[in-house]
Amino acid sequence: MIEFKNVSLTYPNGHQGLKNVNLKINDGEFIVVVGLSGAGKSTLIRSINQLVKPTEGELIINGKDTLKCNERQLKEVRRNIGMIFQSYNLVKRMSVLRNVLTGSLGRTGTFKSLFGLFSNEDKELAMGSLARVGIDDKAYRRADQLSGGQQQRVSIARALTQKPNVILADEPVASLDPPTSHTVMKDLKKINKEDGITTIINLHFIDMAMEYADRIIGMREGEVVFDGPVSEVSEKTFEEIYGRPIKEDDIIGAE
Ligand SMILES: Nc1ncnc2c1ncn2[C@@H]1O[C@H](COP(=O)(O)OP(=O)(O)OP(=O)(O)O)[C@@H](O)[C@H]1O
Repeated sequence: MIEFKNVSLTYPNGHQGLKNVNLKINDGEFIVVVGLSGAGKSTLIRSINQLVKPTEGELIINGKDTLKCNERQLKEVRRNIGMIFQSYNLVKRMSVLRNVLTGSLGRTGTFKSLFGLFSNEDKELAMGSLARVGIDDKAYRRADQLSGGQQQRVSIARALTQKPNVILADEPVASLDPPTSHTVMKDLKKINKEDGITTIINLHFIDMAMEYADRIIGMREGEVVFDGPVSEVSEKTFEEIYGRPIKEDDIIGAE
């Protein structure tokens, strides 16, 4: 379980990215975080693996307050958390397979990985992960030869190779067209259901959030202003989260 207890985050310039956030995220949940640009969605997601570090409160993961962890303990926490970024963050000149294998770095160690000394088990896991997102036929292509949607699936496969308990996805479909966005969201949902990996995603588009989320967390100006199952969410909920009427641009569109 991940628990935020009175968590606040003040950036060095004094801006408050999170204001007294209290949340309990159970194992295996599929959560979508929504809110206008600048609401604090990325800050919330990135605070879980401390890409940004909250300045107050407790952030408890599996019983341990991670804000009190030393570097070594934090590394261990991060090993169990896969991260997916809007811009994929692949090493462009490396093969797809090699990129995916970097997910097993936590087990292999940097030195061995520099020489490509991954175990057969890790190689099988990497190929299996690529197969799960339907691109094992691209394993030996250079990462930058793939389309955006394929590159995002490589980054999902890389996260899977880490054998995480949690996947954080920070705007994973913001650079993709609507059909590709749906493919990527379906992959993430399938993996969540099959492996029980807790998945927390922030999304801009209302229809995507409604289609894929089990639970929606709404943010405005650093605060959690809505938290509930998707069955309790209506257009009015979004208007309250956004603080304005819904516009056509808030919808990504059908597949
Ligand atoms: N490093 C930083 N230093 C100062 N302020 C920051 C920093 N990073 C983010 N912020 C500010 O914190 C607020 C929340 O940013 P965040 O990126 O979490 O929002 P978001 O909801 O994810 O927005 P978007 O949808 O545009 O990505 C914004 O006002 C942003 O300008």
